[in-house]
Amino acid sequence: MIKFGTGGWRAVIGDEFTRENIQKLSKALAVKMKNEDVDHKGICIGYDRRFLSKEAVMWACEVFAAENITCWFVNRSSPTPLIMYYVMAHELPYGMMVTASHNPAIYNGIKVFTRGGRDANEEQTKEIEQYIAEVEQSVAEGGKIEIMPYERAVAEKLVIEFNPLNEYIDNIIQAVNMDVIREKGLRIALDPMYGVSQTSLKTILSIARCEVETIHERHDTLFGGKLPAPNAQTLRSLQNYVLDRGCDIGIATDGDADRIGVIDDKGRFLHPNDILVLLYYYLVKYKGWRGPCVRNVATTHMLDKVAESFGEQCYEVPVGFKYISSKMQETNAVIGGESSGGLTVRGHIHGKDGIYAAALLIEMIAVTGKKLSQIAEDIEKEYGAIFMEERDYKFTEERKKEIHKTLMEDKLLPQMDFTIEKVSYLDGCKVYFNNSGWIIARFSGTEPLLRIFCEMPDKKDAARLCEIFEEFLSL
Ligand SMILES: O=P(O)(O)OC[C@H]1O[C@H](O)[C@H](O)[C@@H](O)[C@@H]1O
Repeated sequence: MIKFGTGGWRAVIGDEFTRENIQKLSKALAVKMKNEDVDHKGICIGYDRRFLSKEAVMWACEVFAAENITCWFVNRSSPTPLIMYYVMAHELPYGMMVTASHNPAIYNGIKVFTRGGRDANEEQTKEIEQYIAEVEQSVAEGGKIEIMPYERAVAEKLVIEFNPLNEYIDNIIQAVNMDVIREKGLRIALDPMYGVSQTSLKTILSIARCEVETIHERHDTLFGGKLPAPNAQTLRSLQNYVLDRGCDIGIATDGDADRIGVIDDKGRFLHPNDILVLLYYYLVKYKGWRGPCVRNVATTHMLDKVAESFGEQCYEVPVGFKYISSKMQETNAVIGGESSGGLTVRGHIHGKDGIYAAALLIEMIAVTGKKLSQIAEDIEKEYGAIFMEERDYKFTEERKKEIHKTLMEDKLLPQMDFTIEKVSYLDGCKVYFNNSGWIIARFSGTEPLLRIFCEMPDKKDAARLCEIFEEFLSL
C-alpha cells in the first residue's frame, strides 16, 4: 500500500518500492492532473543517487507519456531543491523527485511537489492516495496501466531529457554576496555523504574562489554503510578533516541535499537548531532584514528569544516542511526551519535547501569577518545557553496504541518538578514550562519511532525529563 508520510512516500526497495507501485503512483498523479485540467503543462521529474532511482523515473515517464503528459526529466542525479526550484520558476503544476532522502540505503521513495515547488500538503497526498486506491481497484479487476516504451516517448518528445543545473545555481549566486566571499579565500570541506550536492556546491564555491576539499563523493548506493543523514555521529570524518586541514567550515548535506549539517572551525558539530539561530541573527542584525521566523514544535525556542530581542515574533507549526513554508508565506517570515536540519529563507524556494543554506552560512563568515565559532559564542553570550536532548524509541504496534491513548486521548502526564505553563496537542504532546523549557513526545511521520525532545536551560534537567517520560511510557 502506498502511503505518504511527513516527507513523501518511502518504502524498502524490492518490497514496496517496485516498478508496479511506481506505475500506480504515476498513473494516479496523471489522472489527478487530467481532472484538474493541468496535464498539458507537464511534470518535472528528478532523481538522487540511490539504487533504482533513475530507473524509477524512466518507469514513471512511460506511464505519463502514455497519458500524453510531457515529462521534463532532469537526467542527472540532482538535489531535491533543484526540482522544487524548477517547478516554481516554470510555474509547473507538479514535480516529482525519486529519493528516500536521509533514510537507510535499502529505502527509496518519491516526493511530490505542487504548484510553487512546494511539498504536497496532507490534503493533496490524501487525494493522491485515493486516486492510487482507484488505480489499484481497476488493476485488481483486470485493468492494465498503459505505458509508452521509454525510447518511443523520447522520440515523440513526451519525455524531454534536460539539466537545469545552471539555472538553479545562478539563482543562488545572485542571492548571495559572492563578491565578499571572493575576497576572503576561505577553505571549505565538503561532505556530500555520497549524495547529490557536490556539483552544485563545488561550482558555487569555486566561483566564489573558495578552496574546496571534498570527502565521500564517489557514487556509493550503500552510503559507505552509514545513514546519509548529517548528525554528530555521521560527521566524524568531516570533523577530523576540518581540524586536520584547518578549514573555516565543514559542510555536509543529506542524501538529496535538502538538509544541511555543519562543522565549525573548531571541529564542533553545530546542531541544526544553532544553524537556524545563527542565520536568523545574521539576516536581521547584519543584513537588516525585518520579519518573523517559523519553526516546528520540536525546534529550539532560542529562535523565539532572538526574534523577541528584535521586536519580532516566532511562529510554531507541526513537524513537516509544508507547514513551515505555508506559515512563512502567510507571515512573510525571514527564515523557517526544523531541528531535523532543513531551512529556507524569504525569497528562495518554498522547500528546504541545504545548498542555499550552505552558501548563506559562508556569506555570513565572509561578511561578519568572524570565525563561525566566534559568531556562535557571541550569540550564546547575548542570549544565554539552552540545551536540547533528543531520543528515539522503537515500539510494537500494540505499545503504539497504548502510548497514543495515554498521551493523546487520556491526556495523562508524569509528575515533573517544573511549573507547567501549558500543554499542546498540535503534533504529539508538548509540555511548556514557565522557565522557557519544554518537552515533546510525538510519533515520527517518516520512521517507525517515537521521538522525545526536551530543551531546558540546564542540560541535566533535559536528560532527567526525558528519563521521566521514558519511565512513564515504559519505553
Ligand atoms: O520527525 P519526523 O516526522 O520523522 O520528520 C522529520 C523530518 O522528516 C522529513 O525530512 C520532512 O521533510 C521534515 O519536514 C521533517 O522534519
